[in-house]
Amino acid sequence: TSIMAVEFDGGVVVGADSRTSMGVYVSNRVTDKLTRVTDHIYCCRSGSAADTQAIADIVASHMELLEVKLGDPPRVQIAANTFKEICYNYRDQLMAGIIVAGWDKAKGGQVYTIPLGGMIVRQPVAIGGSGSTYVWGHIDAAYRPNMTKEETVDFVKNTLTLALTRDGSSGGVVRVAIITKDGAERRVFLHNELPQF
Ligand SMILES: C#CCCCC(=O)N[C@@H](Cc1ccccc1)C(=O)N[C@@H](CC(C)C)B(O)O
Repeated sequence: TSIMAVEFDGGVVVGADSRTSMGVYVSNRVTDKLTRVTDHIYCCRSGSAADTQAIADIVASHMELLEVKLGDPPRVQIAANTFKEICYNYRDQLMAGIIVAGWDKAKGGQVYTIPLGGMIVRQPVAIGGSGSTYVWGHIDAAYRPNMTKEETVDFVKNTLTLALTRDGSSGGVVRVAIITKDGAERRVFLHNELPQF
């Protein structure tokens, strides 16, 4: 897997490749690793498909109940902390590297990364999954703060293309979602539409 999330003024852009593998066999070449938590909060999943699906289901249900109780959509930090509670407390039983990202009216666009082991930290840009190891230097060189929405989409698409090209556990299409106060806008870049560096 190759996953990424970037904050910009007004929201976040999340992105992922679409490969699920079982050894060298590609069991799903069109996986959707960008999973809805609320209308304004998504998570990027890496590691065990089963573990991360189960965790995301639990957190999404938890946020739905919280919105009923509070009468307001939950903040991104609350959703991210809920992911962390599960990932940390069951750290010996799970294989889940999750990036939580979204928009709320308190702090705007936010990205929280929760790597294996269950630590949590907010970062303006986060990458994860096996493919991310190949693009840390690219992130350091190419990331600029205060990018526009479209510049951020291009940054995510280009970075994930580099990662999925080099990583055998990543591939397929690049899915992105742009989350702002207006909700989530999904885009998909098919393999033949990706840049050839
Ligand atoms: C058997 C089996 C694995 C079932 C499918 C399965 O979870 N594949 C995993 C790799 C993996 C993980 C742990 C044990 C084995 C195999 C996978 O493709 N993970 C991708 C993300 C998920 C959300 C699709 B990515 O991290 O590469």
